[in-house]
Amino acid sequence: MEGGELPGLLVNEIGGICGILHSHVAFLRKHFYLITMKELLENRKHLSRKVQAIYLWWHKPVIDRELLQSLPNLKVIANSGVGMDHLDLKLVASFGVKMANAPRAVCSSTADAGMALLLASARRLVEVHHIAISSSMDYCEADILGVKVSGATLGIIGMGRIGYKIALRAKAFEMKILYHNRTQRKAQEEQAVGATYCEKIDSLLQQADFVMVAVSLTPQTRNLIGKRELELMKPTATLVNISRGAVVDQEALVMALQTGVIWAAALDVTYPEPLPRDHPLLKLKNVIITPHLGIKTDKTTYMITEEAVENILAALNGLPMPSEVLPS
Ligand SMILES: O=C(O)[C@H](O)CO
Repeated sequence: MEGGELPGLLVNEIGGICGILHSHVAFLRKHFYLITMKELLENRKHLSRKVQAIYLWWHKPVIDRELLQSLPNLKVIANSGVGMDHLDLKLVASFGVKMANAPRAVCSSTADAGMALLLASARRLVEVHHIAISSSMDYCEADILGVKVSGATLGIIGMGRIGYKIALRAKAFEMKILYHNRTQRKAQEEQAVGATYCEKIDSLLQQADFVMVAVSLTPQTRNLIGKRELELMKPTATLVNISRGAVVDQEALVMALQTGVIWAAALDVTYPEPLPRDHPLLKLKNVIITPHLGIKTDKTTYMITEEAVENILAALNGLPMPSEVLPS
Protein backbone atom coordinates (compact mmCIF):
# COMPACT_ATOMS: atom_id res chain seq x y z
CA MET A 1 0.00 0.00 0.00
CA GLU A 2 1.35 3.43 -0.92
CA GLY A 3 -0.44 5.31 1.84
CA GLY A 4 -2.08 7.80 -0.53
CA GLU A 5 -1.07 11.31 0.34
CA LEU A 6 -0.03 10.49 3.88
CA PRO A 7 3.43 11.78 4.80
CA GLY A 8 6.11 9.10 5.01
CA LEU A 9 7.32 8.26 8.53
CA LEU A 10 10.57 6.33 8.80
CA VAL A 11 10.91 3.93 11.75
CA ASN A 12 13.72 1.55 12.51
CA GLU A 13 11.58 -1.57 12.53
CA ILE A 14 8.26 -2.84 13.81
CA GLY A 15 8.65 -5.07 16.87
CA GLY A 16 12.06 -6.25 18.04
CA ILE A 17 14.25 -4.52 20.64
CA CYS A 18 14.68 -1.28 18.71
CA GLY A 19 11.40 -1.30 16.85
CA ILE A 20 8.16 0.52 17.47
CA LEU A 21 5.56 -1.55 19.29
CA HIS A 22 3.04 -3.52 17.22
CA SER A 23 0.27 -2.00 19.32
CA HIS A 24 1.20 1.50 18.06
CA VAL A 25 1.15 0.68 14.37
CA ALA A 26 -2.57 1.21 13.72
CA PHE A 27 -2.45 4.64 15.38
CA LEU A 28 0.66 5.68 13.44
CA ARG A 29 -0.88 4.45 10.17
CA LYS A 30 -3.83 6.79 10.68
CA HIS A 31 -1.46 9.69 10.17
CA PHE A 32 1.52 8.38 8.22
CA TYR A 33 2.71 6.05 5.57
CA LEU A 34 5.09 3.86 7.62
CA ILE A 35 8.44 2.95 6.14
CA THR A 36 10.92 0.73 7.97
CA MET A 37 14.69 1.05 7.55
CA LYS A 38 14.74 -2.33 5.81
CA GLU A 39 12.17 -1.16 3.27
CA LEU A 40 14.05 2.08 2.74
CA LEU A 41 17.34 0.29 2.11
CA GLU A 42 15.68 -2.13 -0.30
CA ASN A 43 13.94 0.60 -2.26
CA ARG A 44 15.90 3.80 -1.67
CA LYS A 45 15.18 5.32 -5.06
CA HIS A 46 11.44 5.26 -4.56
CA LEU A 47 11.07 5.65 -0.79
CA SER A 48 13.71 8.19 0.24
CA ARG A 49 11.71 11.09 -1.27
CA LYS A 50 8.61 10.02 0.67
CA VAL A 51 10.19 10.28 4.13
CA GLN A 52 9.12 13.53 5.81
CA ALA A 53 9.58 12.46 9.41
CA ILE A 54 11.53 9.96 11.51
CA TYR A 55 10.31 8.43 14.74
CA LEU A 56 13.30 7.31 16.78
CA TRP A 57 12.51 4.33 18.92
CA TRP A 58 15.13 3.34 21.42
CA HIS A 59 17.63 5.66 19.74
CA LYS A 60 17.20 3.94 16.37
CA PRO A 61 17.68 4.36 13.45
CA VAL A 62 21.07 5.97 13.92
CA ILE A 63 20.90 9.48 12.53
CA ASP A 64 24.10 10.33 10.71
CA ARG A 65 25.08 12.65 7.89
CA GLU A 66 24.65 9.91 5.30
CA LEU A 67 21.05 9.21 6.31
CA LEU A 68 20.20 12.92 6.51
CA GLN A 69 21.69 13.52 3.06
CA SER A 70 19.69 10.66 1.61
CA LEU A 71 16.29 12.04 2.72
CA PRO A 72 15.65 15.26 0.77
CA ASN A 73 12.14 15.84 2.17
CA LEU A 74 12.86 15.11 5.82
CA LYS A 75 11.41 17.85 8.06
CA VAL A 76 11.28 16.50 11.58
CA ILE A 77 12.68 13.85 13.93
CA ALA A 78 10.71 12.86 17.04
CA ASN A 79 12.41 10.98 19.85
CA SER A 80 10.70 8.41 22.05
CA GLY A 81 12.09 9.82 25.27
CA VAL A 82 13.42 12.93 26.86
CA GLY A 83 17.21 12.41 26.61
CA MET A 84 18.64 13.55 23.29
CA ASP A 85 22.29 12.66 23.95
CA HIS A 86 22.27 10.08 21.14
CA LEU A 87 21.55 12.76 18.54
CA ASP A 88 23.94 15.29 17.06
CA LEU A 89 21.48 18.17 17.39
CA LYS A 90 23.65 20.66 15.49
CA LEU A 91 24.10 18.26 12.59
CA VAL A 92 20.35 17.60 12.35
CA ALA A 93 19.55 21.32 12.57
CA SER A 94 22.09 22.08 9.83
CA PHE A 95 19.84 20.09 7.46
CA GLY A 96 16.89 22.33 8.42
CA VAL A 97 15.30 19.39 10.25
CA LYS A 98 13.37 20.06 13.46
CA MET A 99 13.54 17.84 16.53
CA ALA A 100 11.23 16.98 19.40
CA ASN A 101 11.39 14.85 22.53
CA ALA A 102 8.60 13.53 24.78
CA PRO A 103 8.91 15.15 28.20
CA ARG A 104 5.23 15.03 29.12
CA ALA A 105 4.90 11.31 28.56
CA VAL A 106 8.07 10.05 30.23
CA CYS A 107 8.45 11.92 33.53
CA SER A 108 6.06 10.10 35.84
CA SER A 109 7.08 6.61 34.77
CA THR A 110 10.78 7.41 34.97
CA ALA A 111 10.26 8.79 38.48
CA ASP A 112 8.26 5.65 39.37
CA ALA A 113 11.13 3.50 38.11
CA GLY A 114 13.59 5.52 40.21
CA MET A 115 11.54 4.97 43.35
CA ALA A 116 11.07 1.29 42.49
CA LEU A 117 14.85 0.89 42.25
CA LEU A 118 15.42 2.78 45.48
CA LEU A 119 12.90 0.64 47.36
CA ALA A 120 14.02 -2.62 45.77
CA SER A 121 17.62 -1.94 46.69
CA ALA A 122 16.84 -0.73 50.21
CA ARG A 123 14.63 -3.74 50.99
CA ARG A 124 16.83 -6.20 49.03
CA LEU A 125 13.86 -7.36 46.98
CA VAL A 126 15.84 -9.30 44.40
CA GLU A 127 17.81 -11.22 47.02
CA VAL A 128 14.80 -11.96 49.22
CA HIS A 129 12.72 -13.05 46.25
CA HIS A 130 15.34 -15.72 45.54
CA ILE A 131 15.31 -16.75 49.18
CA ALA A 132 11.51 -16.91 49.21
CA ILE A 133 11.35 -19.19 46.17
CA SER A 134 14.35 -21.34 47.10
CA SER A 135 13.61 -24.93 48.03
CA SER A 136 15.46 -24.74 51.34
CA MET A 137 14.39 -21.26 52.52
CA ASP A 138 17.74 -21.36 54.28
CA TYR A 139 18.53 -17.88 55.59
CA CYS A 140 19.12 -16.05 58.79
CA GLU A 141 17.51 -12.78 59.79
CA ALA A 142 20.67 -10.75 59.11
CA ASP A 143 20.59 -11.83 55.44
CA ILE A 144 17.37 -9.97 54.80
CA LEU A 145 17.89 -6.81 56.84
CA GLY A 146 17.47 -3.80 54.61
CA VAL A 147 17.73 -0.04 54.92
CA LYS A 148 14.84 2.00 56.31
CA VAL A 149 13.47 4.33 53.65
CA SER A 150 11.01 6.46 55.57
CA GLY A 151 12.86 9.14 57.46
CA ALA A 152 16.03 8.64 55.36
CA THR A 153 17.61 11.49 53.41
CA LEU A 154 17.28 11.47 49.63
CA GLY A 155 19.65 13.63 47.57
CA ILE A 156 18.31 14.30 44.08
CA ILE A 157 20.88 15.44 41.54
CA GLY A 158 19.01 17.18 38.74
CA MET A 159 15.70 18.75 39.71
CA GLY A 160 14.10 18.96 36.27
CA ARG A 161 10.68 17.51 35.57
CA ILE A 162 11.75 13.97 36.48
CA GLY A 163 13.69 15.03 39.58
CA TYR A 164 10.69 16.97 40.79
CA LYS A 165 8.37 13.99 40.32
CA ILE A 166 10.82 11.90 42.35
CA ALA A 167 10.69 14.48 45.11
CA LEU A 168 6.87 14.29 45.11
CA ARG A 169 7.04 10.54 45.54
CA ALA A 170 9.79 10.69 48.17
CA LYS A 171 7.71 13.14 50.19
CA ALA A 172 4.98 10.52 50.43
CA PHE A 173 7.63 8.16 51.81
CA GLU A 174 8.40 10.72 54.51
CA MET A 175 11.94 11.19 53.27
CA LYS A 176 14.03 14.26 53.93
CA ILE A 177 14.79 15.71 50.50
CA LEU A 178 17.90 17.56 49.37
CA TYR A 179 18.51 18.53 45.77
CA HIS A 180 21.24 19.93 43.60
CA ASN A 181 20.45 21.63 40.31
CA ARG A 182 21.96 24.24 38.04
CA THR A 183 19.30 26.64 39.22
CA GLN A 184 17.34 26.71 42.44
CA ARG A 185 13.61 25.97 42.16
CA LYS A 186 11.07 28.61 43.22
CA ALA A 187 10.35 28.72 46.95
CA GLN A 188 6.75 27.47 46.51
CA GLU A 189 7.96 24.52 44.43
CA GLU A 190 10.51 23.62 47.11
CA GLN A 191 7.90 23.92 49.85
CA ALA A 192 5.38 21.79 47.95
CA VAL A 193 7.73 18.80 48.13
CA GLY A 194 9.68 19.84 51.21
CA ALA A 195 13.00 19.95 49.33
CA THR A 196 16.12 21.86 50.40
CA TYR A 197 18.53 23.22 47.81
CA CYS A 198 22.23 22.31 48.03
CA GLU A 199 24.19 24.73 45.93
CA LYS A 200 27.21 22.47 46.24
CA ILE A 201 26.84 18.86 45.15
CA ASP A 202 29.41 17.86 47.80
CA SER A 203 27.15 18.79 50.68
CA LEU A 204 24.29 16.72 49.20
CA LEU A 205 26.60 13.73 48.73
CA GLN A 206 27.85 13.94 52.32
CA GLN A 207 24.36 14.01 53.85
CA ALA A 208 22.26 11.69 51.68
CA ASP A 209 21.37 8.08 52.49
CA PHE A 210 20.18 7.67 48.91
CA VAL A 211 21.57 9.66 45.99
CA MET A 212 19.33 9.67 42.93
CA VAL A 213 20.88 10.87 39.66
CA ALA A 214 18.32 12.45 37.33
CA VAL A 215 20.33 14.84 35.13
CA SER A 216 20.54 14.67 31.35
CA LEU A 217 23.83 13.57 29.83
CA THR A 218 25.74 16.59 28.53
CA PRO A 219 29.48 17.35 28.27
CA GLN A 220 29.11 18.98 31.73
CA THR A 221 27.46 15.98 33.40
CA ARG A 222 29.59 13.19 31.87
CA ASN A 223 31.36 11.47 34.79
CA LEU A 224 29.69 13.87 37.22
CA ILE A 225 29.85 11.11 39.85
CA GLY A 226 33.45 9.89 39.96
CA LYS A 227 35.82 8.49 42.59
CA ARG A 228 35.94 11.76 44.52
CA GLU A 229 32.15 12.10 44.66
CA LEU A 230 31.65 8.46 45.65
CA GLU A 231 34.16 8.90 48.46
CA LEU A 232 32.15 11.84 49.75
CA MET A 233 29.08 9.63 50.12
CA LYS A 234 28.31 7.81 53.37
CA PRO A 235 29.51 4.18 53.51
CA THR A 236 25.88 3.28 54.23
CA ALA A 237 24.55 5.18 51.19
CA THR A 238 23.02 3.89 47.97
CA LEU A 239 23.45 5.39 44.51
CA VAL A 240 20.45 5.21 42.19
CA ASN A 241 20.99 6.15 38.56
CA ILE A 242 18.04 6.64 36.21
CA SER A 243 19.65 9.18 33.88
CA ARG A 244 22.43 7.88 31.64
CA GLY A 245 25.21 5.45 32.48
CA ALA A 246 27.95 7.85 31.46
CA VAL A 247 26.98 10.35 34.17
CA VAL A 248 28.70 7.96 36.59
CA ASP A 249 32.30 6.82 36.24
CA GLN A 250 31.54 3.11 36.13
CA GLU A 251 35.04 1.90 36.99
CA ALA A 252 35.08 4.10 40.07
CA LEU A 253 31.61 2.80 40.96
CA VAL A 254 32.69 -0.83 40.75
CA MET A 255 35.66 -0.07 43.00
CA ALA A 256 33.47 1.82 45.48
CA LEU A 257 31.00 -1.06 45.68
CA GLN A 258 33.69 -3.69 46.00
CA THR A 259 35.54 -1.89 48.77
CA GLY A 260 32.60 -0.66 50.85
CA VAL A 261 33.04 3.02 49.97
CA ILE A 262 29.27 3.00 49.39
CA TRP A 263 26.68 0.46 50.43
CA ALA A 264 24.84 -0.33 47.21
CA ALA A 265 23.83 0.82 43.74
CA ALA A 266 20.59 0.53 41.79
CA LEU A 267 21.07 1.24 38.11
CA ASP A 268 18.56 1.58 35.32
CA VAL A 269 21.30 2.80 33.01
CA THR A 270 24.86 1.68 32.33
CA TYR A 271 27.41 1.99 29.58
CA PRO A 272 27.22 0.21 27.33
CA GLU A 273 23.68 -1.07 27.46
CA PRO A 274 23.48 -3.94 27.96
CA LEU A 275 26.73 -4.54 29.84
CA PRO A 276 29.02 -7.31 28.58
CA ARG A 277 28.02 -10.50 30.39
CA ASP A 278 31.35 -10.69 32.23
CA HIS A 279 31.17 -7.12 33.56
CA PRO A 280 32.04 -6.86 37.29
CA LEU A 281 28.85 -4.89 38.04
CA LEU A 282 26.83 -7.99 37.15
CA LYS A 283 28.61 -10.01 39.79
CA LEU A 284 28.08 -7.77 42.80
CA LYS A 285 25.44 -8.69 45.36
CA ASN A 286 24.93 -5.07 46.37
CA VAL A 287 23.87 -4.00 42.86
CA ILE A 288 20.48 -4.11 41.19
CA ILE A 289 20.40 -3.51 37.45
CA THR A 290 17.34 -3.04 35.26
CA PRO A 291 17.51 -2.78 31.45
CA HIS A 292 16.66 0.93 30.99
CA LEU A 293 13.20 0.38 32.34
CA GLY A 294 12.27 4.02 32.95
CA ILE A 295 9.52 4.52 30.39
CA LYS A 296 8.58 0.90 29.89
CA THR A 297 4.91 0.72 30.70
CA ASP A 298 2.15 0.07 28.25
CA LYS A 299 0.45 3.39 28.85
CA THR A 300 3.65 5.44 28.90
CA THR A 301 4.97 4.09 25.62
CA TYR A 302 1.62 4.80 23.97
CA MET A 303 1.62 8.35 25.37
CA ILE A 304 5.13 8.81 23.98
CA THR A 305 3.92 7.82 20.53
CA GLU A 306 0.97 10.22 20.86
CA GLU A 307 3.36 13.01 21.86
CA ALA A 308 5.62 12.18 18.92
CA VAL A 309 2.69 12.27 16.48
CA GLU A 310 1.52 15.61 17.89
CA ASN A 311 5.00 17.08 17.41
CA ILE A 312 5.51 15.65 13.94
CA LEU A 313 2.12 16.85 12.69
CA ALA A 314 2.77 20.32 14.10
CA ALA A 315 6.14 20.49 12.34
CA LEU A 316 4.72 19.24 9.04
CA ASN A 317 1.92 21.81 9.23
CA GLY A 318 4.25 24.67 10.08
CA LEU A 319 2.80 25.04 13.60
CA PRO A 320 4.73 25.45 16.88
CA MET A 321 5.86 22.06 18.16
CA PRO A 322 4.88 21.39 21.79
CA SER A 323 8.22 19.74 22.63
CA GLU A 324 10.70 21.15 20.15
CA VAL A 325 14.35 20.66 21.09
CA LEU A 326 16.84 23.20 19.79
CA PRO A 327 20.60 22.67 19.61
CA SER A 328 22.27 24.54 22.47
O1 LIG B 1 15.42 9.62 27.79
C1 LIG B 1 14.42 9.02 28.19
O2 LIG B 1 13.32 9.54 28.30
C2 LIG B 1 14.52 7.57 28.52
O3 LIG B 1 15.74 7.27 29.09
C3 LIG B 1 14.30 6.71 27.29
O4 LIG B 1 15.37 6.87 26.41
